[in-house]
Amino acid sequence: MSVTVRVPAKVNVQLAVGAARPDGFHDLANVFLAVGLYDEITATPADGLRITCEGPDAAQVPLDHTNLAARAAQKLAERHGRPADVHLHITKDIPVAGGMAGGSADGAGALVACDALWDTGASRAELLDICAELGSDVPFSLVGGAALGTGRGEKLRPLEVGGTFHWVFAVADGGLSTPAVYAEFDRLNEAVEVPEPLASEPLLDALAKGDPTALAAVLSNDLQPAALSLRPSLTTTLTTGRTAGALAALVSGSGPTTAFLTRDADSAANVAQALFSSGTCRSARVAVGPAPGATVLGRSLPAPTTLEG
Ligand SMILES: C[C@@](CO)(OP(=O)(O)O)[C@H](O)COP(=O)(O)OP(=O)(O)OC[C@H]1O[C@@H](n2ccc(N)nc2=O)[C@H](O)[C@@H]1O
Ligand SMILES: Nc1ncnc2c1ncn2[C@@H]1O[C@H](COP(=O)(O)OP(=O)(O)O)[C@@H](O)[C@H]1O
Repeated sequence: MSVTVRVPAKVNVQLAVGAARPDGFHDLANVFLAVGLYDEITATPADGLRITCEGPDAAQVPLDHTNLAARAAQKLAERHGRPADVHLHITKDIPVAGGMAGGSADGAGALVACDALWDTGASRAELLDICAELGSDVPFSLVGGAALGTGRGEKLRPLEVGGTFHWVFAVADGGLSTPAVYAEFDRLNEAVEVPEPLASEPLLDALAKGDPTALAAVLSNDLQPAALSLRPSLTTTLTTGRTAGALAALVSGSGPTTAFLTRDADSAANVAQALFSSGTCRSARVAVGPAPGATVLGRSLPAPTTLEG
């Protein structure tokens, strides 16, 4: 049998970052919105643990035990006292190291796929617990929709969303390292008293109403100055999308993907076309949010064996 799970990317519609904590992490008010760009993870029984990956960015994905999908399978197997005998195949459509939580998506997807394949019967709480051990963004990849993440982003409160938001994502050449962007945030804020991160009420209100114009007015990302400092060329991409009619433009999480909120599907198509033809990005993808979290798409049985008499 094999199990296939689909998991969405995310954009941070608000990313408020506090001062560095003693453990090196930063407290956040992280308003996640899942968007319809997906990775798929297929789990099939195997001897030992094996990872394969296909997709335009597959060459940048580690296929060893550091892959978040491999770590997820290992953790679930250990907790349930069984070997992690599984082949995990990742069909990758989420940009790698792009600030859209692609690795986190694969971690959450592998967990759900292995739980189903092995009939582990793990509770939602146990799965969320393992997700938080894997990384700050992984719990959100499991639940999807929209949520406020506090702590380092792993403590989630689901949020109401009153409509569909139309986005364009400009995928940049090469990635940005998340720890490097947080370190640049610390450097830029060395001489500043960083305030406690708090979710913006007008922003939660705009999400709940499904109002793109109101949301566009309050989108914010405290990591954006750090991402632009490390990759100044992103400023041109942001300006290109705004000029083409986006309601607002910002860096997605730690970047370097840039995100453009638009009025509707037609405007999104125009902005995507303008971004692509400008040559200021590698590709421009249209996606709507919110999107559902990790979802089992299907189970398939092995081909029937022929019995010969
Ligand atoms: C910035 C965000 C915004 O959603 O995502 P990306 O845009 O990279 O996808 C997240 O905070 C990234 O979450 P994630 O990628 O899961 O990070 P983790 O694996 O937990 O941590 C990687 C490193 O990022 C830094 N880190 C992460 C989360 C946090 N609240 N404070 C931090 O300082 C630490 O340096 C940590 O060692
Ligand atoms: N399954 C995976 N897919 C992508 N990257 C992974 C995966 N597992 C581990 N990684 C590592 O995580 C890093 C961050 O990747 P990713 O999660 O795509 O970006 P971001 O943290 O910006 O959202 C990559 O550079 C890669 O080395």
